[in-house]
Amino acid sequence: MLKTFKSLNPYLKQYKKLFIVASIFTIIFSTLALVDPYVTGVLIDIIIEGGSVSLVIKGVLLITVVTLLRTFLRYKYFMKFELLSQKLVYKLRKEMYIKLQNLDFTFFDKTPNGKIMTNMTGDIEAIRHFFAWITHVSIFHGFIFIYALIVMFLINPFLAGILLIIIPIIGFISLKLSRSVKPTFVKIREQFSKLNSVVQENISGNRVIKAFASEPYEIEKFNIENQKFNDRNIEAAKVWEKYLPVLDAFAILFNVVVMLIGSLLIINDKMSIGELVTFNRLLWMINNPLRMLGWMINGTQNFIASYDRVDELLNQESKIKEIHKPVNKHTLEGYIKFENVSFHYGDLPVLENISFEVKPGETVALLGSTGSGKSTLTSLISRFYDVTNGQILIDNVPIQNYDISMLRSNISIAMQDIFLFSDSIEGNISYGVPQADKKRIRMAAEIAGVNEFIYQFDQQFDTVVGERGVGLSGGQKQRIALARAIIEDPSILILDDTTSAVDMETEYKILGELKNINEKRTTFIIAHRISSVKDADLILVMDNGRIVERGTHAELLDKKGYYYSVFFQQMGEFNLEKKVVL
Ligand SMILES: Nc1ncnc2c1ncn2[C@@H]1O[C@H](COP(=O)(O)OP(=O)(O)OP(=O)(O)O)[C@@H](O)[C@H]1O
Repeated sequence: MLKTFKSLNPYLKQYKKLFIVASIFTIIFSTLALVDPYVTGVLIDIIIEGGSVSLVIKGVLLITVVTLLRTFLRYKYFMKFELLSQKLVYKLRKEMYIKLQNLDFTFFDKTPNGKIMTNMTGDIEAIRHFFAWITHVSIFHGFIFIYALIVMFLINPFLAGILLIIIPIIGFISLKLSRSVKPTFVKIREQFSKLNSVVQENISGNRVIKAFASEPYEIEKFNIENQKFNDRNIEAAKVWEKYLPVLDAFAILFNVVVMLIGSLLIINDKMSIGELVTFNRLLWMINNPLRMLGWMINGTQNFIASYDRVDELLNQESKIKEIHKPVNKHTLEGYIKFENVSFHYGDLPVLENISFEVKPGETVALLGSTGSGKSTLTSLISRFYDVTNGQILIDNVPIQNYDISMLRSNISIAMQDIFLFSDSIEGNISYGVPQADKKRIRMAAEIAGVNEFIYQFDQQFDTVVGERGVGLSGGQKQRIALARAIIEDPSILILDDTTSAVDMETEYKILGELKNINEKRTTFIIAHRISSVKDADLILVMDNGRIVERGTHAELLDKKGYYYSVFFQQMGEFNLEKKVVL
């Protein structure tokens, strides 16, 4: 608990005043709870003894004023705790979101979306619940319990002493309840995270599911997780239900004991009727906190566990570190050198001993079998991952020495896995350069071949594309992704399988346009088609993480190796595409 508050302190400290004021209001509210039972008892004794109307009126007036004051205080402290909780979770959510923006690919590779979503929703809600409810409920019940005990002892130590024997029993049952229910809550949370992941995957993959007609399988998969979630909740409810009737029985036992012993004390003149009434009215102030103990402990444990998960996310460190005083040269020339670069994804070796260099304005093409490491190689240039061995230099400076944001803003990538935002086509193209004017957007669109299809949409550039680009063909999405990459006017352009889904004629045009604008730009083209790579200054043929052939188109044909065989395999396709000339 202390550890949790210590680590929460940076977020909480600015709300200390709010917390203290809200707590003071709660304590006053709790203190005033004594007035009604105490004054009622005193009034009853006054009435029994013949009474004084003026005293009765004063007493009733006092109870009324205190009740009104308590209503006001309750409103105030409720609002203050609510405000505190909302401010705190707003801040935490913001920090988590910023952290997510700064985490590297490795984190997202290994963390399921469902887990992150549960952190951002369920865990945040548990933290809010703690500060909005558990705090003031605990303060209130803590204080009324102690007050009630003190007043009871002052009125009649004998009867209070007897109650003191029952109190630990109820406290023990309540604690046992919280201990038994805790693992069930942990299971509920874990299961909720799994359920979230299944739903998320289902929604993202709805097209694949429909294509494979695997709805029944998906429903079954969901049902299993949903059933488990249901079972976990019922398990938790069963634990509550096992203990709650026992707690209620003890509450009644309190009444029985007070009535029985209280009556005997009155008969023996050891207690007044008014005192018994006060005792009776104070019983809930003893009973309720004990009943609520399990709920309060649970909410607190839930809060601690949730905050630990949030804290774990907030403490995640990106493996991609920036050096103390990074080089912050605004524009890079684009002279790239790989020196004996090797890279492993965890234990999986993916690139071995890669060395090559490319001068500004040159184009390097990467060709090779699936999984040979082409995308990985280019992702190292932007430091999405750091090399395991060797080094990469840009303009003769190791890339680790650059300011990461400057480095990445000099590199544009049209990724193989295209992601379009739910925004207009124009918004998607200008994503990296929001200040780009229409002329610049149109120019990028023209080069990327977007203009060839844009006019088929009524809204043209204002056409809003659905999530992930729903409503567009694969080739159309690729062209928007390409326009998004070139509009940035980067020093280094990486095209990862960017034209694989466009027809060969369009590809030919796009590559021609790119050649015109890429004179000063270092370009990487990853492709499977010879037509996409043949004009490159350097072609690297990759296999199993190694460069197995390198050279220009003509040099590689002369070698009569892998490139040569791919070339002849694809010749058939080219012949079908009459307009494309090799
Ligand atoms: N995030 C990742 N975590 C672990 N392994 C990965 C990851 N991404 C890729 N790999 C593995 O690294 C190897 C190289 O993958 P990469 O995507 O670089 O190949 P590629 O040559 O671009 O393939 P393709 O032509 O199919 O796009 C593959 O074995 C792949 O399974």
